[in-house]
Amino acid sequence: MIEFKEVEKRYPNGFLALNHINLNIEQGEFVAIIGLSGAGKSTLLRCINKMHDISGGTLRVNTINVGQLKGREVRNLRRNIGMIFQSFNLVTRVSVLKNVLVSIVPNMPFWRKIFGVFTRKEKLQALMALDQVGILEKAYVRVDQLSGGQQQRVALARTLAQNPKIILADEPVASLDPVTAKQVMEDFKRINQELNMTILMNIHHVDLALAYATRVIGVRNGEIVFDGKVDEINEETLAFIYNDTKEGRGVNHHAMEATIAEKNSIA
Ligand SMILES: Nc1ncnc2c1ncn2[C@@H]1O[C@H](COP(=O)(O)OP(=O)(O)OP(=O)(O)O)[C@@H](O)[C@H]1O
Repeated sequence: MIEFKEVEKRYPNGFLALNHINLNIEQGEFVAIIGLSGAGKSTLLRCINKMHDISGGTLRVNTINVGQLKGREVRNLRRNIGMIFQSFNLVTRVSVLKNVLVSIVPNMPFWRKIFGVFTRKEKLQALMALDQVGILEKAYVRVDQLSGGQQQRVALARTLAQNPKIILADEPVASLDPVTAKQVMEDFKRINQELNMTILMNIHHVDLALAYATRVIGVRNGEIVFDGKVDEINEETLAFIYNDTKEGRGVNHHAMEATIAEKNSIA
């Protein structure tokens, strides 16, 4: 379980990016985090694996108080929490398999990395992860010869091979075309359902969020302004989440209607 209690994140320059965050996420949930650019979505996600330190409140992951972790404890936490980025973060000049293998062996000695010495068990584990996201046949292909969607699948396989309990995904489909984005969302859904993996995903495509997640958290100006099931989302709730009142921006009703229509066509 991920538990935020009155969490606050103030950046060193004094900017308060998260305020009064109270949240409980159970194992196996698929949560989409939505909100305007700059609302605090990435900050919220990155506090969970301590890429950012919180400045107030308490954040626990499976009862472990994340704020108190140091050094090796942080590395252990991160082994249980996979992270997927918009930009894939792969080593593009080596094979798909090697990218996955390197994530399997924690703290691998330098010489093993250089010479690529892996056991049969490690290779099998990596190949199984590739199979789970449907790109087993690309195992020996160099990453830079793959499409964006395939690269994101490799990133997902690399994360899966770590055997995490939680996956944090920061805009994982933002740079993919609509068809490929849906395929990658299908992968996330399958992994969520088959492995009971908790998935927390920042996503700008509200239509995809509503089609694949089960719960939606709306963030506005560093605060949670909506937290509910996907079917509780309607035009009004979306308008509320995306209405940046502090800057006096109005709601684009046309865009909202288009989003709802698109959601209905996917569902
Ligand atoms: N290192 C930093 N120092 C100061 N302010 C920061 C820092 N990182 C982010 N911020 C500010 O915190 C706020 C939230 O940023 P964050 O990246 O979490 O937003 P976001 O909702 O993920 O946006 P996007 O959808 O564009 O990625 C923004 O106003 C941003 O400018």
